[in-house]
Amino acid sequence: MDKTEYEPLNVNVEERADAGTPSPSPSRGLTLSWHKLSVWVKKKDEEKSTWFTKRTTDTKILSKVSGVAEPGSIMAILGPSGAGKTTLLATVSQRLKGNVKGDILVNGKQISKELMLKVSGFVPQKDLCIESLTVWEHLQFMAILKMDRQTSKSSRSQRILALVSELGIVDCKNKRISILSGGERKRLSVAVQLLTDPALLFCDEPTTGLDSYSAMSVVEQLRRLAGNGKSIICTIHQPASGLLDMFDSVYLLVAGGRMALYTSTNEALAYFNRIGIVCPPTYNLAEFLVSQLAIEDDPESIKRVNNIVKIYKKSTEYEALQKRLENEVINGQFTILNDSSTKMSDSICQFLALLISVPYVALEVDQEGIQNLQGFLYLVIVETIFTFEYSVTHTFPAEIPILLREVDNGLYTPAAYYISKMIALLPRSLIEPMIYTLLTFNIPGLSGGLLGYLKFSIPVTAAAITATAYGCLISAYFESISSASMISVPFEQICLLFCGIYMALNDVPFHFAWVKYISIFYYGLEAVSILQWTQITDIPCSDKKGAPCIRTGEGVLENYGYNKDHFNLDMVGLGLLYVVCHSLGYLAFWRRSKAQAAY
Ligand SMILES: Nc1ncnc2c1ncn2[C@@H]1O[C@H](COP(=O)(O)OP(=O)(O)OP(=O)(O)O)[C@@H](O)[C@H]1O
Repeated sequence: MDKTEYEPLNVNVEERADAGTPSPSPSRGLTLSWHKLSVWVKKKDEEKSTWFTKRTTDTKILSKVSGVAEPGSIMAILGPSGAGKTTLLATVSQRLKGNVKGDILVNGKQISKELMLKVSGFVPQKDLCIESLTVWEHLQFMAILKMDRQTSKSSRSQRILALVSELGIVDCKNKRISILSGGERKRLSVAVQLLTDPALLFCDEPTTGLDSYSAMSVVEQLRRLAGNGKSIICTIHQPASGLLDMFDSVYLLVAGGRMALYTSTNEALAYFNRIGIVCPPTYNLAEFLVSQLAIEDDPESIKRVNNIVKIYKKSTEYEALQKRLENEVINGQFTILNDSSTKMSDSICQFLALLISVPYVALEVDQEGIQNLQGFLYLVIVETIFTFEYSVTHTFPAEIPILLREVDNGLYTPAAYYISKMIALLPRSLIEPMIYTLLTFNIPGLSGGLLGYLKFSIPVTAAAITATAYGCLISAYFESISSASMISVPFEQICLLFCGIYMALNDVPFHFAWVKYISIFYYGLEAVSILQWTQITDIPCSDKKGAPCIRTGEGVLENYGYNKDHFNLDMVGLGLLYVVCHSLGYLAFWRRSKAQAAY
């Protein structure tokens, strides 16, 4: 095609500043799938444009195309000139500037353009480089730009040496680029893209302009790379005889960016025989296919191509592709399902607030009421902690296998995942307790007014946030919820025992005195108790003769073994537990991400 009259496709990945790309890691498979992709570009409308005004119209160049590129395989996109091969390659690799509709998924999940750039390499049809540099200098220069800044000079050189050897251009390493042959240049372009060891490799016409021997040997190298677990997609223009056989699958496009076939290479011939298009034995299959898919000026060829597209849509090959795509989407849905379970626990939280508050409506603080108020405060804290802890422990184990697979695939690091999980949990742990406290503070009529409510929500929120950290620790450490409960339930019972409600803290034997310091329940309960009881200065004594009488809220606090000046220390205690739980949780997760094979 003549691209000069259009906005250029933005496929020159050489130019991006990619210094933050992780250093080479063994790339394990990533499955790339695209679902009903359509692409429109703006084309200059010559008739409506004038000398100083440019009018454009939207032109569709890909029409609802789908496909899957599997790890360890190499796919050839074939089709007549202008069918949309380069556009498809640029679209699925997220390097196209244009209006794109449809989904591009990696391991069943949508990924951002930034991530796609990190996990993939794009070998453009014409690579731009400084011709006066030697191969070695060019690779060194690109390595500085593309590889992680932490990578030492010797590691970069080792990587380059391994690549030039792998791609068979070790003898050219001191040659100037200007004197390289077409095949050697192509391999150099591939080497540049492989510096960061991407799991997905897109090659735009890697064989164009090469003689058949060089074309074969370039594809042979690509095949070898696919053998290491990469998913490779190439557009191919006029493949030489036998070249197509080196690809695992063929993807045929026809004018208008429509799909004509996607199947394994060795089944393509049988498919066309089946639909009545028989390739003569002496013909080059690829050339024959392209000739059958090309639209000439005659209506016959238009009818033939439209027919091929129509037949494919009804074929078992198309049905198999749809099934394969559905599976990809299902695999990627685990985390979405977990989001819905989080929403459910949100409403449970509000329901619990009502449930525990209603029996305490118009709570009176007299001698009998002391136990009622303290019991209520205990319920508020315990329910908050359990709700937030279990909302995390129940969702994490389901996510972990997929997360580990993606971490293993290099989509993100364990630290990036863990930190984003921590951040993602925060909004809910901040907003939910505020609503929860609104109900639990107002229904029984706790003291303090608006300011009191705001203050009361601080320890409740802090306890909720710490409980999610504790939940993360438990679920990162244990592989199943049942084994997590075997340890967490007794541990929590012990923590509850020393929170001050079952046993006055002043009476706790010396050797158990430390337990309260690892108890979220203790810090939370002491903090809310301080807020409530320090406001109560006069508690009427009972009329019953000989009944004990505690006259002030401070007296109540002393009775339970709480210290009225410890509010800030309780907050610090919760903060420390948050940090410790997340640090241990991250360590456990990191250990699992190293030890457990994701595939
Ligand atoms: N940026 C653009 N603006 C307008 N039209 C475009 C643009 N890019 C591609 N096209 C049009 O989309 C169609 C597909 O182009 P594409 O380059 O993807 O085809 P191709 O199959 O790779 O062709 P070839 O084998 O000749 O390189 C062509 O008709 C082309 O004119």
